[in-house]
Amino acid sequence: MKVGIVGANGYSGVELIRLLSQHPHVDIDMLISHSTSGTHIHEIYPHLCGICEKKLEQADADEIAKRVELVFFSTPAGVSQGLIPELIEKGIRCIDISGDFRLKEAEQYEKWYGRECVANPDVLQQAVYGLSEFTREQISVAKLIANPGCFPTATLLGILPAVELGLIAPHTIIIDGKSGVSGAGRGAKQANMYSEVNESIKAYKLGSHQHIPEIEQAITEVAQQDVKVTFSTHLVPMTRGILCTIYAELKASQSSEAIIEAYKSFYASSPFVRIRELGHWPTTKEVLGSNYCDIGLLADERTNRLTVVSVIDNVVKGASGQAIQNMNILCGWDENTGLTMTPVYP
Ligand SMILES: NC(=O)C1=CN([C@@H]2O[C@H](COP(=O)(O)OP(=O)(O)OC[C@H]3O[C@@H](n4cnc5c(N)ncnc54)[C@H](OP(=O)(O)O)[C@@H]3O)[C@@H](O)[C@H]2O)C=CC1
Ligand SMILES: CC(=O)N[C@@H](CCC(=O)OP(=O)(O)O)C(=O)O
Repeated sequence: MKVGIVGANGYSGVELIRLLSQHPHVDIDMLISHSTSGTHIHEIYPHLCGICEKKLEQADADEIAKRVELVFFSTPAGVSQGLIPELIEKGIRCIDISGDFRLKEAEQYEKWYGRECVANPDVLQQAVYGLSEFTREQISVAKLIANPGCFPTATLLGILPAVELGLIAPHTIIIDGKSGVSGAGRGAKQANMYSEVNESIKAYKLGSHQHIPEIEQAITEVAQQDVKVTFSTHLVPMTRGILCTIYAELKASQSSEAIIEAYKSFYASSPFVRIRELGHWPTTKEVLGSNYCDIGLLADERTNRLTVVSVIDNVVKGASGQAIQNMNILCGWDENTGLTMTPVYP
């Protein structure tokens, strides 16, 4: 199948190229960039020499529709809303890694992303939220997949089983999230300079992070009640990785061992979610460069709270890897096709 990537020269775009170059059923036919069209991708990223040396092109819906069957969008918020409805109309399937189609209510997007929602309302409703492990059936017939954000992926994989199994009180959920700097993209920003980030850790976007409504929307749907969460994000001096520690009150006293067994059964058919034994807390290094989400659990009988630690590589499972997993589900291929890489260690 021929695919295209819009936003190919950003971090999640270039990660799509790395992963898709190994995919047995896919040819990358078009790489699209806003500011670097005309340049070859390996001139910007020499690590792609001999792997992908395509010329970056300008976005043109007619040309895209002529050449490819599926398009990945790895563009900043506000870009895909304009182009995707036209592509869907032309029968091209789209997987959007940005936040443009994740929130079902346009007002929520406008409030949290601070920009106008110009997405066609019908297309917005058609978009399937692509949290692979939870929405496989809808993904398999989707025209448009809204890939989840990086923090929501780690958070929801960590806490949704406890919500669905009725183990916790959803309104008590608190999430402490930590991300490496690549989560902010390749664009130069003073706050992300080496001298600002190195040997320091800082909280940011407290109470205003754009992933808050996304996490609440997904938990609300599973809990079937309106849920609000406390979600705090921190920037840590590493390149890749997200670690979310999630706390919630248990509805009834449970042993850690019982909860670990319940999570193992829950994810028995999910090749990318690995549940740790008690006391073996996952680290970001243990999922680096892979599509895994590793989860550790503790039911604290003293406080009657559940603690969940969930780690992912933000650029793989949090973006491009999950997008490919969703493409595999959509195309009826094995979910792990092209994604079986072992984490890079050390
Ligand atoms: N990095 C991460 O870990 C994750 C990122 N995301 C989301 O994925 C998206 C991409 O992120 P990331 O790769 O980090 O970002 P980058 O800033 O690294 O890359 C963004 C890309 O978008 C392109 N672009 C910008 N404006 C336009 C435009 N008007 N039309 C076409 N292309 C445009 C840029 O190309 P050019 O230079 O030519 O303008 C660049 O290739 C964002 O929405 C981000 O929030 C989601 C999950 C995780
Ligand atoms: C470290 C860092 O800045 N991370 C970004 C993650 C952005 C992201 O995943 O973008 P979406 O808005 O598309 O979900 C943040 O916290 O905003």
